[in-house]
Amino acid sequence: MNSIEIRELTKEYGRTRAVDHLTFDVLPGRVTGFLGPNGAGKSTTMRLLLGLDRVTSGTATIGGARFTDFPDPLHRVGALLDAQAAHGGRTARDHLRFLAAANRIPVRRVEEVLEQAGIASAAKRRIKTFSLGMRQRLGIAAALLGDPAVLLLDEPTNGLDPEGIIWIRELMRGLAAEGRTVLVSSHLMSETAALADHLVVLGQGRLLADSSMEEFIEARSTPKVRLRTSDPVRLRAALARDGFEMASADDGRWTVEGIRAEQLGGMAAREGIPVLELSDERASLERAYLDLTADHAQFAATH
Ligand SMILES: Nc1ncnc2c1ncn2[C@@H]1O[C@H](COP(=O)(O)OP(=O)(O)OP(=O)(O)O)[C@@H](O)[C@H]1O
Repeated sequence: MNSIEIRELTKEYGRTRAVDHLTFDVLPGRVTGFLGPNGAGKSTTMRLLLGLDRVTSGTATIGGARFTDFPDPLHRVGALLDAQAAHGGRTARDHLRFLAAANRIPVRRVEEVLEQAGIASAAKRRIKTFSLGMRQRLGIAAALLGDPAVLLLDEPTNGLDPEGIIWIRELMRGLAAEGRTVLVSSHLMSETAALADHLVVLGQGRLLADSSMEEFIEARSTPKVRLRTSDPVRLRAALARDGFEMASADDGRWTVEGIRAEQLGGMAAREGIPVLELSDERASLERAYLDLTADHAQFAATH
């Protein structure tokens, strides 16, 4: 009932197709990373979900209904889209009180979310004096105000220091563990890998991947082992019989592509060849993501 359903969603701005027949679901109880290079259509998808922009075709719904049809939207969905949007002349507390009053949210929630976002001590300061990281925290406090079951966070780690990034990771995991639906956009694979359970990857408005983080890593890492042996001649010959090639690495070790440590270790044991060190190597996730999105980024850059 709190899933996000995107169906054949398309958005055109003049001749630019920002979102192109996009279909995917975001399920509760886990953190879904929404990835894609700049301009891939992540923010547009979130804006369409929140009814801030009109769809060209297709639908974007939450639990089967459109955001704009909810009588109490902030109780259902909390969003962080543009952390700069808050009125700079107000204090953080007043900003949240104003939001609470406008949405019939009990005022005690203001103190709770100030605390939760780690900005209680800055509650009386004017927002214009806030650093980017503090504005992000205030934006997150505002998103949490209505205790919503669904959270949409667009690049929430922007401007946060390493401590802030760890904080937001824990926060999102906690919210997902409570059974909420959490969609977090980022253009950084490394950051997303550390916080998401599931991935939706966009390139040029289209869906490139929709899978668990585990499957994404598994599907995109070519097996490769690195090893040390006291008998490279016999090992090379044994591997060659099975169609594998042993290549020398610059640190005196050897690498073999297309095989896993378990398989190679078993084979060497059967042949009685001493293996002194043996480990699996994986393609970096960052590399896999860049390869996946590269064509789309290039295409976007030339249009
Ligand atoms: N209001 C608008 N008017 C015209 N074009 C727009 C508008 N909003 C977005 N676009 C275009 O739509 C495409 C998708 O942009 P969008 O901001 O959704 O991407 P994004 O994946 O969120 O990227 P970023 O990481 O840079 O925020 C881009 O080509 C962008 O220039």
